[in-house]
Amino acid sequence: MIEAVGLTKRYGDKTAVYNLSFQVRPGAVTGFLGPNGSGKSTTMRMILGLDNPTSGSVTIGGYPYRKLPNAPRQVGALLDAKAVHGGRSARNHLLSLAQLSGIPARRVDEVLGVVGLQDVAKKRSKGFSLGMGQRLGIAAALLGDPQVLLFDEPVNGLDPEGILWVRNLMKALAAEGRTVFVSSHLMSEMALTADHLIVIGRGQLLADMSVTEFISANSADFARVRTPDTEPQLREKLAAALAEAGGHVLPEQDGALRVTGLPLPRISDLAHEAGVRLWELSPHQASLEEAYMRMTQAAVDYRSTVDQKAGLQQPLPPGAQPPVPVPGQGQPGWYAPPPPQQGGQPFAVPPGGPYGGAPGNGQGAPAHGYGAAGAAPGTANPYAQPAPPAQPAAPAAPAAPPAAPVSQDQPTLLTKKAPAAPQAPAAPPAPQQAPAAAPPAPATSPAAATSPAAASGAAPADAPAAPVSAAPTTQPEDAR
Ligand SMILES: Nc1ncnc2c1ncn2[C@@H]1O[C@H](COP(=O)(O)OP(=O)(O)OP(=O)(O)O)[C@@H](O)[C@H]1O
Repeated sequence: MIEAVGLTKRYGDKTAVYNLSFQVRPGAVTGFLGPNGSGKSTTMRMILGLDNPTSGSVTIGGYPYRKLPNAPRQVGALLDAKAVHGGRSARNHLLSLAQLSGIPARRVDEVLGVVGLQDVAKKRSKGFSLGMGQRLGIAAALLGDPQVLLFDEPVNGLDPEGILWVRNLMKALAAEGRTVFVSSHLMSEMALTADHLIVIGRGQLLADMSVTEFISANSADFARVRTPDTEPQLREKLAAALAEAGGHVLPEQDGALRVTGLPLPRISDLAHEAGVRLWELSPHQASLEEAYMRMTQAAVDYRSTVDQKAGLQQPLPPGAQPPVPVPGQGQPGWYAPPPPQQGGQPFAVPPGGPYGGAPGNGQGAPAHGYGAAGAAPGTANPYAQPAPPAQPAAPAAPAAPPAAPVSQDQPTLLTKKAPAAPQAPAAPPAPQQAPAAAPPAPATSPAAATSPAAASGAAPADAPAAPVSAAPTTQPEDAR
């Protein structure tokens, strides 16, 4: 098990990781998610003893990495697949790592086979493609047949077959009872691979829960309903009827309506009562990507200035007003709606438009921003902003520049530059937290056949042992 307690890392003025506490348990694939620059690699480097925490601690099986007996046989990692001596062949690269850790040469050939590089084992790695380099890095991580594995973006550059292979490999390793901690920006892949998620934003914990819990805590399912394209007045009529019945309605890009707050049979009945024919009425389940986007919108540091909403924003029908942006939540309707338990009005629209809105609810911002689901009632979420008074339609508020936490007493408040928005109150982080789960019992799986127990021979226990694939990249503290 990996356990971080109050882990903080500062590089000069920059706080890369702030007060992170989490556990990564054996027998599961734990996804490590966060926007660019949120501190994932820094956290992994601290886990692996490549960076020292400014404060707090992180242990593997109860030991800091550098004090772990025979670390390369207990922990394998892929941090930077390019960290390879390009003049060496794949086999020689692995052989040199194996020799440093007392791993027999036959294990090198085994892992070359596992990652599918056996045919190019004698080729110099500098000629390798991105995907081949990734496979070599994964081979290095597997070399010591470790119980704990860390992978930073393992599918980077892999073709679809390679991605599927990595997915199955991670699952098989976890099924053998190993601890598998993997970062990725590919949400669709994470949804298929991970059992549990740890999500960070600007170095702070945003969520620690199962994939299913995360999706339901951060987005709500909705219905898509489409009326005949040839009769736009029917859509207006239906939208008004749905809004009057308490539904929240937004136009979709293809002219359909996105409806939350009403079950499908009720939508059907309302359409029938209004005399509106339907071409489509379908349930839509929120994806991990939608839930992730919703949760991390305010924690994104780097955005393109060019058409950043392209493909995400929904064009409005003629005459309709755009929804009111919600500070801390962005432009309503970009992504999946927030979950009902957040008290959100998923698609805030100006009073009276575009489809009238549900009576009496004001159609304003949610009671509080995203990210607080699962937190105790009344617990402030530093990533949320108080809802502003209803505003006229205006462009979405730009993201604020990154702000680093300055002290333990003053955790960073993530804010967006919304002219009329009041400042969020200072409050400690309130990450979403799932109850601790008992680690599943290790199971024997076919993959075990490719990962025989490590042979004899140990690396010096007192050496600050770097993880096998990360060894060449080990750099002095703060040298990056
Ligand atoms: N050695 C260093 N010196 C100064 N700043 C650093 C150093 N290493 C990381 N940082 C900063 O710390 C922050 C977190 O970086 P990190 O690489 O951990 O993020 P990340 O989540 O892995 O990002 P990505 O998804 O883009 O890989 C960034 O702002 C980065 O610039």
